[in-house]
Amino acid sequence: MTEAAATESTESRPASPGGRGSTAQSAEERVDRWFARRPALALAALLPIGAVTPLFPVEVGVATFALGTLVVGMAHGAVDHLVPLRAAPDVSLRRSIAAVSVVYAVLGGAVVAAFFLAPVAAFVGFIALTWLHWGQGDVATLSIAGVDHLPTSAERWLALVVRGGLPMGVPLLAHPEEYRLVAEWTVGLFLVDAGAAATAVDPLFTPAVRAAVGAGMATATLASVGLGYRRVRSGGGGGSNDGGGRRDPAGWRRDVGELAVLWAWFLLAAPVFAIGVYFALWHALRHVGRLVLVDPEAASAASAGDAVGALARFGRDAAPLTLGGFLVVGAVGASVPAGVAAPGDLLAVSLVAIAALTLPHVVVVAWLDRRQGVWRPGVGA
Ligand SMILES: CC1=C(/C=C/C(C)=C/C=C/C(C)=C/C=C/C=C(C)/C=C/C=C(C)/C=C/C2=C(C)CCCC2(C)C)C(C)(C)CCC1
Ligand SMILES: [Fe+2]
Repeated sequence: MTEAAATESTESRPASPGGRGSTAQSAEERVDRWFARRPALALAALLPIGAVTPLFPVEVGVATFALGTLVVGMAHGAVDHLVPLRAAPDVSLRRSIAAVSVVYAVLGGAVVAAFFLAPVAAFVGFIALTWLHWGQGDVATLSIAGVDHLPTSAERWLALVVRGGLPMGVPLLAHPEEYRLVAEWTVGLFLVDAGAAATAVDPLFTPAVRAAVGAGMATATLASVGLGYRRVRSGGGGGSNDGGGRRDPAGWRRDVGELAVLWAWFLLAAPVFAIGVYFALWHALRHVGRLVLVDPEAASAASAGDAVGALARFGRDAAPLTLGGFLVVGAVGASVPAGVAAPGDLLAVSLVAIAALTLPHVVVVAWLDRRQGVWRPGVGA
């Protein structure tokens, strides 16, 4: 990795993936290494630990999830109010904060209301939303890294289904008991009668549902890997990413390596632990990297090789509303009918609060995706 770009001017605003300035590219490469590739290696190194977690009590997972949320999870959404300001040239700070606050109030409130009105449907909706959002995050990372094997939006959508399905679908296949426990805890916050939550979530855990999710995930993964292989084998072939020249297979190899790590992680590790670690180490960090790139100051620290400086800048921006996010968790905890008595209830309350934060967060991220042409390869690049 060359250090030469560090000395070049840093006034560019690297808001679009594949930006062609050498400074922007350098920042993108470094950020990808710090926030995506190294954490993926770390997750691979953690596999032996993940493999023994099904032997531990679920409280170990709950503590890990809580820690992951505290350390980086909450912060990754806590600069959403600055995203319009940084990714669009014509948005003022005041408009940026006002628009994002309204989106959070309306959509977050709607999610909490949905849990009160129809807790099972709201829970399933949250799983589906997370599937979409975590897939969306990984596709954005691959897009910003400039991979060559996903040249059409259809291929990117298939990659989204696979990437999001690994944390949401594979644990259902491999560890249904713990998955079910979390579903019961969450739905049980709103259905106070003894046994009501267990009966309500029954249909989600039938062998037919699990088999369909398992078969769907295996097929989608093989299809995505196979199509990517065909792309890099056949060279350009009319793709829009590279003007029809040769395609670099390195991005495809990386994609396959990450898929293998994620499949192994979610097959082996206990679900709450697995998702707690994944959320902090994978999804949230990748998004933090993306936010560093749209902030000119943090991006220039990154292109100078200063990871601590880039993170410090992000941390300063994220601190106030990270606390705001914890207030949302507290407010949900204070309002649920069943009250909060056990560690399981704490996890459940955090999940409902996170669901309320996630819907508006997805809207902000989808807006950023659009600005950066993540779903229209070749247009934003
Ligand atoms: C800006 C703003 C703010 C802030 C915000 C924030 C802070 C955000 C965040 C956001 C976030 C922070 C997001 C997150 C996301 C996450 C997720 C999406 C998760 C999910 C998970 C799940 C879903 C899981 C589940 C499970 C388990 C755990 C186990 C097993 C089973 C199951 C799978 C069920 C406020 C409001 C203050 C104000 C306005 C503006
Ligand atoms: Fe996110």
